[in-house]
Order: sequence, then structure tokens, then C-alpha cells
Amino acid sequence: MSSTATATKKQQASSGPVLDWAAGHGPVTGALSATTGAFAVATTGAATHMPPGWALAVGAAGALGHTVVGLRVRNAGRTLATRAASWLVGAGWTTWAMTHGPLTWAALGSLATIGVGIGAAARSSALLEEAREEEAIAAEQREIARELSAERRAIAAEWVERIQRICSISVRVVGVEMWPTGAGYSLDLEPQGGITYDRIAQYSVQLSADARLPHGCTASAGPGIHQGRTIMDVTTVNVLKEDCPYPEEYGPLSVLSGVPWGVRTNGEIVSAYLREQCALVVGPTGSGKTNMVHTILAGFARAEDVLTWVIDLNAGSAGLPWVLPAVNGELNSQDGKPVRPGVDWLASSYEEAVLMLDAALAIGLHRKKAYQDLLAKANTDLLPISSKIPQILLVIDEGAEILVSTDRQMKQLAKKILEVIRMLRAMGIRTVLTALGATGSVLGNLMIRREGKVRVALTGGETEGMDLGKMFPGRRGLRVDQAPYKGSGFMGTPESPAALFKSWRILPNQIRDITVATSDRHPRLDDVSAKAAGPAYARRWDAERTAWMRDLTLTDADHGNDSDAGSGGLNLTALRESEAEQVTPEEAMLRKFREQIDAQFGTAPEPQAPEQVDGPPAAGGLNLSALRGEQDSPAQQAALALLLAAGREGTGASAIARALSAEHGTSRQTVVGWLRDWVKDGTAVRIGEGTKARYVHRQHAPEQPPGD
Ligand SMILES: Nc1ncnc2c1ncn2[C@@H]1O[C@H](COP(=O)(O)OP(=O)(O)OP(=O)(O)O)[C@@H](O)[C@H]1O
Repeated sequence: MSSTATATKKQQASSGPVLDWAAGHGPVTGALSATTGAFAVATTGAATHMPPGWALAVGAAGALGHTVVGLRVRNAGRTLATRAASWLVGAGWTTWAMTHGPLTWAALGSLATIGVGIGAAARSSALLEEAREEEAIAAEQREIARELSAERRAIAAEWVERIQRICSISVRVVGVEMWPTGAGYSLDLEPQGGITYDRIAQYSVQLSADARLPHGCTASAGPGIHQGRTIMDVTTVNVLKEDCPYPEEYGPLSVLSGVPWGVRTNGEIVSAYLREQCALVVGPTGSGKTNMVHTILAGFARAEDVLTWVIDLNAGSAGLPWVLPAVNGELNSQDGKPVRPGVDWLASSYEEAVLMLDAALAIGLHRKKAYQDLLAKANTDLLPISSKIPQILLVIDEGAEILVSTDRQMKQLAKKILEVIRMLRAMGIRTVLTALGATGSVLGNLMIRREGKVRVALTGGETEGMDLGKMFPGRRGLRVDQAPYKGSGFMGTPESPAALFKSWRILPNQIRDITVATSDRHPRLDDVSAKAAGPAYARRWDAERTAWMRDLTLTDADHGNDSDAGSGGLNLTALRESEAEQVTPEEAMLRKFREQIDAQFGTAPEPQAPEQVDGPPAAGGLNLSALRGEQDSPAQQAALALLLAAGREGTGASAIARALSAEHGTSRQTVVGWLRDWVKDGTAVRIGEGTKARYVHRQHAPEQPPGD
């Protein structure tokens, strides 16, 4: 505390209570102040022979000043009169007391009486002021309510008349609710004569046009709280036009309480409930389908009871942003632990997809048997999903196209996908299929129609192959041109009838942030399921099975370099130079690409050629240490045991592979990958160079590698 402040405080403590002269007066302090003031002036005035008329003049000035100020702040007439009277009475007493002497019983008695009188009058005028203020607030609120209900009444009357004129249906309006987003309102209607909502829904287009709604806005009728009621949602502002960013809050979700996928025109969040349902997301090229897949994967990554498996035969691109940054070691968690990928398994080839679908089928069938007791105890035929027994959600990009393909291999995949859809609902395995178009051949499939009732159509204004009538049977009045913007379209679920919808826009940095934020949250596959899935699952991150990701990283870098150069104009220069040197554009691009790789990875020591043969793969390798615990297959555990047994002498990839080949069929390349990871995470130390290089378990290492 400063010395001045301390001094002030001490002074206050020694000079009694501090009076705040700036504070307003209550009835008691007001009266006290008036009477003591008057008494002081009268005694001082009488002692100093002050002319008594002065007190009267001061009182008159005080009464006038208070009245002016009171009028300005709109005090009640009674308050003004009370205050002016207080000043005048006080001044009158002072004048009289100065003439006759203030220190007489008559003077003091009359002053006390005046004090009590002023106090009482002030109290009653304060109460009056308070009541006046409350009444003013209530009147203002009544006025707002009157205006609002006048607006609602006008809206109700307008729609009663419109529905009568256009649909020839009489309705009673039970309520009008204005949306808090200000983007429209809902009418709760009671059609007369037993008419149901679908009769009004037929006229959605005409009603929207008649109401002169802006483009992209609709008046759509849906079911109300019972069959005799209808809810009419009227959008007046086109929110589909604007970008809706994926919410920055990445808190935990559950498949049981729904995973949010986007927003309705009234700002309401629409969720997909996929415990029992499969989903179909249709979107032609450029409609925002890829973005929507990432939004879906984001929701699954956030769920504590979901393992996401992705099949994308288009080079795995749908799942890669959820895997590569994590396995490339580009992401850092707060506690410094390695970050786990946002999807649990990613298949980009037919062979891997077969492994995945077979694993899913094996898990489903085994769960049915192994969890009999659990189902009996829970008295249910639906496997109780939790973080201990997670739901597996299979996202198959362009899966609908696989289902209708005539290619032999695709037909085999299709058979397995349909089997998963048909058989594994109760055992907690569901699919999300995407499709480029809502064609009859996709929706003609009974299994899709029956099991896939969570449906999204991203139209992006595309009418080709966009049969909304087939996508959302029973929902009339949905037109592609109502949602011509990227990421906009229609979504319908068993819980929420099909209506306009906008998928959240998710950006690459959010995918990374969500991967980090959810790294600790992903469940592990339950033992029963892991056993059923076998090595196909346990070894899904093996080097040889994820080698394509490494290759793809390089290819992506290549593309990135190319486009950057193009946008910056450098590409042309490069081509001109290459022409001059008689080098083809492809060669020039390759050289540029190599330069970029060198620039990016050149900080790591360049391994010698012979070392490369025996050592870990060069730059661009994947860091799978985050997956160590879950993916340690029996073969990997055996390899670790061999490394440990090799003691201070250590061992090499070839020796380990030879020892494992009979029982596990492990290749040398796989062992190289493990050894590289173990060196990275400090489990093993590499000793010696070239052909003499060997690996020693850290327990036997001569000294700990620095920084690990
Ligand atoms: N929900 C959205 N909100 C706003 N803009 C979006 C949304 N989704 C996508 N876009 C925009 O549309 C562009 C194309 O999106 P996206 O790549 O997801 O489409 P696509 O249908 O998968 O097309 P393609 O098959 O060509 O990749 C994006 O770059 C983005 O600019």
C-alpha cells in the first residue's frame, strides 16, 4: 500500500466516520442534514448578527435549484413540491430563529418537528418515485409485448389467409415462435377437418413464392405434436449462403447421444444418431462432400465410444488428414505424448478394404457369441456400447458407387459391405456411405433404404442425379435450387424430418487441432473384438501396410510444390529454364520436387547407402509410436523379446525376421520399421555403422541416447 493511502486511512480513523457528501440523501439523513444545517446557520447567524433575510434568500434559491434539477430528471410533482417545501420551511425557521434566538425551547422544539416532517415527506416521495419507476418499466415491457404480439398476430393472420387461398385448407394458428437467430419463424398450426401436415407440405413452393421469400428461403410444413397439428417453418433470411465454421469447442461426444453434423436454417444443430442407423451422404463433385466427410470424421473422433474405420479407394484421401500429421510426428500434445491418429484404420486399396470388412464381420459375429451374458444381464439385444466396447463406424467414401459397380473386385467388396449393413446393427458396427449422386441404383437397394435412414443430400445447385423425392420419401417441396451453395443441402434422419441444412466448414488446421484434442479420448478395441479381428487389425499400422502413406506424402509434397509454383508464376520460369536445358517439364518438376524434399528433410543426417539397406527407412517414414500399445502384435512382442535377449551384443533386422518368419511370417521390412520406431522412441539404440549396424535394447545400451 502506498504511503499516501496509509496516511489518508490513518487520518480517517482518527477523525471519526467519513461522510460522503456526494452521496444522495435518504429520508432520515436528508431530514437530519436539513435541520442540523438550519440550526448551524441560525446559531452562527444570530451570533454574528447576520441579516435574517439572507437565510430566506438562500432557502428560496435552494428550492428553485432543486425544482429545476428535479424537472430535468423527471421527478414526480409531489417529489418536487416536497423538496422545495423542505428548503423553504428550513429557510423560514432559520430566519425566524435568527430574529428570536435559536437557543430557546420553542426554537429547538419547532426545529425537531420540522425535521420529523421533512423526513416523513421525503420517505413518502421516495416511495412514490420507486413505484413510478417500476410502473414505467412495466409499461415499456407491455408496449414491447404488444408490438411483438401485434407482429405475431399479423403473421398468423397472413398465413391463415395464404393457406386458405393457396391450399384451400382452413387452419387455426396455435402459436408463432420467432427464431432467436432472427432468420425466420415457426407457426404451430391446427388444420381444420382432420387434414394432416403433408397436404400443406405439397404447396411449399407456392406458399414460399406467395410469401415473397428470398431465394434459398422456404416455408416447409412438418408434423406437429400430434397428427392434427402441423409446424410450418418459414425462413426469411438465407443463412445457407454464409459459411458456418465448425465449432471451436471439441468436447467429448457419444454415438448414443448423437453426433452433430451441421445446422438447420433456424440455427438448430442437426445430429446423426448412428447407434442403429447407417448413413448415406450424397454430393456431386464440388458440392462440399469431402468437407462434409471431414466434419463427420471430426464428430466420430470426438466421440469416446467410437472407433472410425475409413475405406477410400481414391488413395485414402478422405482419411489421410486424420492420420498423416499424427504419424509424421507433426503434432504435439500438451503433455508431450505422441498423438494418435483421428481414425483407427485407413484402407486405400482393395486388399486392405477386404481385410477391414472381414475384420468387421468377424468382430460382429464374435461379439454376438462372446457377449451373450452381457446382453442377458442388460436385458437387451442391442450390445451396450461404451468406451469399453466401442461402436465401429465404417466410413466408405464413394461406397454407394462400390455397391452398384459391375467390376468383379468391387462386387466382392459390395457383398461384404451389404453383409455388414445387414447383420451387424445390434453388435455396434454401422456404416456411413458417401455417393456422388442419389441415383435410383443406389437408393433402389433395399438394404440402403431400410438401414440407411440418416441421409444427407449436398446439392451445391447440382440437379443431375439428385432425386430428392427418392432420397427423402414423403417429404415434399424440397427443391435443389433452394440450396445452391457449397456445403448446403438437405438432411433428414428418423428424429428430424428432411429439411434444408448447412454442413459446417472445417479447415485443415481444425482437423489437426481435433486430432490432438481427441488423441487421449479414442477407445481401444475390446479384447473380444481384437481377438476376433486377429492380426489383420493388430498389424494395420505395419510398415509394409502403411508404406503407401509414405509414398503419398511425397506425392502430395510434389503437388503442393507444383501448385505453389504455378500461383507464384515460378512454374513458367522453371519450364523456360528446363526448355533451355533440353529437360522435359516432368524432369524439371521432379528436380524441383527433390530440392523441396532436401530442403524439408535435409536437416537429418543423410544415411550412407549400405546403412540404408539395413537401417530404418529414410525421411518421410511414419512415426507410429503413439500406436505402440494397441498395435503390438504377438510378432512385434516376440521381436522385442529377441532384442532384449540379444543383450549388449544386440541384433539386426535380418536376424529378427529370420527368427520370426516360421511362426509369424514377418518380413524383414516390417522388422526394419519396428526397429526404426524403437530407436525413435528410445526403446532401442542403434550401434555401429553400415553393415556392422546392430540394435541394442535400451536396458543393455552402453549409454542412454541423449534427448530421449
Ligand atoms: N460447408 C461448407 N461451407 C462453405 N464452403 C464449403 C463447404 N464445403 C465445401 N465448401 C467449399 O467448396 C469447396 C469444395 O469442397 P469439397 O472439396 O468438400 O467438395 P467436393 O464435393 O468433395 O468436391 P471434389 O469432389 O471436387 O473434391 C471447398 O474448397 C470450399 O471452398
